[in-house]
Amino acid sequence: MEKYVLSIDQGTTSSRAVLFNKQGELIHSAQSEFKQFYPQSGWVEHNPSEIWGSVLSVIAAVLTESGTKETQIDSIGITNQRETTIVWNRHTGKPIYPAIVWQSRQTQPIVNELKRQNLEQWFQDKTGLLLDPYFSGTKVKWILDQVEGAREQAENGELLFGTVDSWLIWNLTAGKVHVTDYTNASRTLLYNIFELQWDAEICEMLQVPMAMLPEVKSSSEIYGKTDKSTFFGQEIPIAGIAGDQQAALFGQNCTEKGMAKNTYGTGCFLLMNTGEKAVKSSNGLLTTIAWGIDGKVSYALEGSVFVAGSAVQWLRDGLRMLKTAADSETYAKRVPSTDGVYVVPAFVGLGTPYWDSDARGAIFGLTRGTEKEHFVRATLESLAYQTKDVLDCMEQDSGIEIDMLRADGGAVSNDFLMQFQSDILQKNVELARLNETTALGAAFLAGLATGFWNSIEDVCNLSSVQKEYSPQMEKATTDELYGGWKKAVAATRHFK
Ligand SMILES: Nc1ncnc2c1ncn2[C@@H]1O[C@H](COP(=O)(O)OP(=O)(O)O)[C@@H](O)[C@H]1O
Ligand SMILES: O=P(O)(O)OC[C@H](O)CO
Repeated sequence: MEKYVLSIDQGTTSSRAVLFNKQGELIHSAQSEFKQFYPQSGWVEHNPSEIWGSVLSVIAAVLTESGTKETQIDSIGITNQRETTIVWNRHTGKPIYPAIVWQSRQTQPIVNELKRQNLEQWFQDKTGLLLDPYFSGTKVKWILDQVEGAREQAENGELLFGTVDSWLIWNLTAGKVHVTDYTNASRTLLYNIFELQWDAEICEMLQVPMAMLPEVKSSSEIYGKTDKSTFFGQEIPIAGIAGDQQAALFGQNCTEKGMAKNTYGTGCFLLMNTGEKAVKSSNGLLTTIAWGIDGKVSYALEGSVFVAGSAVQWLRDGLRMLKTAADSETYAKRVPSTDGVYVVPAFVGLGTPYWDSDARGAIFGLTRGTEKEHFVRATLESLAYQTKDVLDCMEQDSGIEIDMLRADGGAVSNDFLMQFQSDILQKNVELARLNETTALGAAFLAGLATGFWNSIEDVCNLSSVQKEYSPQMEKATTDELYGGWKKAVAATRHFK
């Protein structure tokens, strides 16, 4: 019977299970959304038990719907929303607080205090990250500070911390395995990405007992097997882990230095492989671990755009200008330009390279002639401009010219957006055959560990390009358009 790798893609709004065959083809996938909790302004939380339940349900669905038997699964790869923080009791397996999601801002006061002590450079030199509530470290501290008795329990070794990969593996193995991988560790603000170990000084500074931390493993090895008591009824190796953006980088075959991908989802995450060298940024990019395979760690530079596809959702659900996200393409193509309109979707501040959490969205250049079409087009263009902001910094920091950008994520089906992206960057933009590159990356990592696939070269050969966009606009025109965007961003940041 044909064997498959099962990929679990645990994202911010939904969990998916995807089956891949030896040719890297998608056999079947199942998806389940779960509840978002917003207990206070700027806070975002999930129920860890609901996350686990949603993962079990999509695994069951993908097997049943495709008629696949558990014995046909070679291995499991896990990829996950990163930074999201869960603390649970090692004896009962019960979380002591909801999962604090990466987007959540409740640790801003802790971050402000660290900044006041001028510790930003100190943290960056160890972790490659900036001081921002985005990362896990201050979230763990917050839970231990806020939940009664938690710090004492943590000091007694009763509590465990994990990102979502750790939480899922703990549950899949019925509490036997507490691990994470380099990529997830590199997003915690507790891990020294240069020394490749948890940083004792940082843990002391944030009062996080090191006994809570998972063991950090490579991104491709057998960490443990599913426990028979879970519904699998048998022991399947869990053999790959990577944070979702790193998994997409791997699934897009960006395995060589200088290769870059951008994922256009709720936000945009642009990552460039910088090889064995960790490049420090002076432009607000993050230095992070791309993956660790066979004892070799590769690094990446990353830029995050907080609002991308969610700006299209805003047009659809907030302003009711669109029936579907895909309609945005039809409207944008009806006009030859935005007629000078710029939308800066700084709804939750601005990420790379500005890191301005106080900025809020703005619209410029309205005239009596402005129509819905211009407005929709300007919103889509903002995704491309924000990507250029990040990519320019990346080239500057790394000294590497990116010759082509690989794109994936929900919004790449928008033909207008992809063409405009290529125009604004004056670079080719390439769409992979399969848009499920995140799940594919995790599957590759798992299958490489078990011998389902033999080498990185082998998995690279399984990919092909679906579509390529090349610049159609004159550089002088795009320079002028981008100049207008820069002015719009500056004005937005001025208005506070
Ligand atoms: N045709 C389209 N044009 C523009 N945006 C789109 C289109 N289709 C989907 N999107 C946007 O892409 C996002 C969904 O992409 P997805 O990769 O599933 O995101 P995530 O993994 O962050 O949930 C939504 O924000 C949606 O508005
Ligand atoms: O779940 P996604 O796809 O929105 O990705 C979230 C990122 O991992 C956050 O860093």
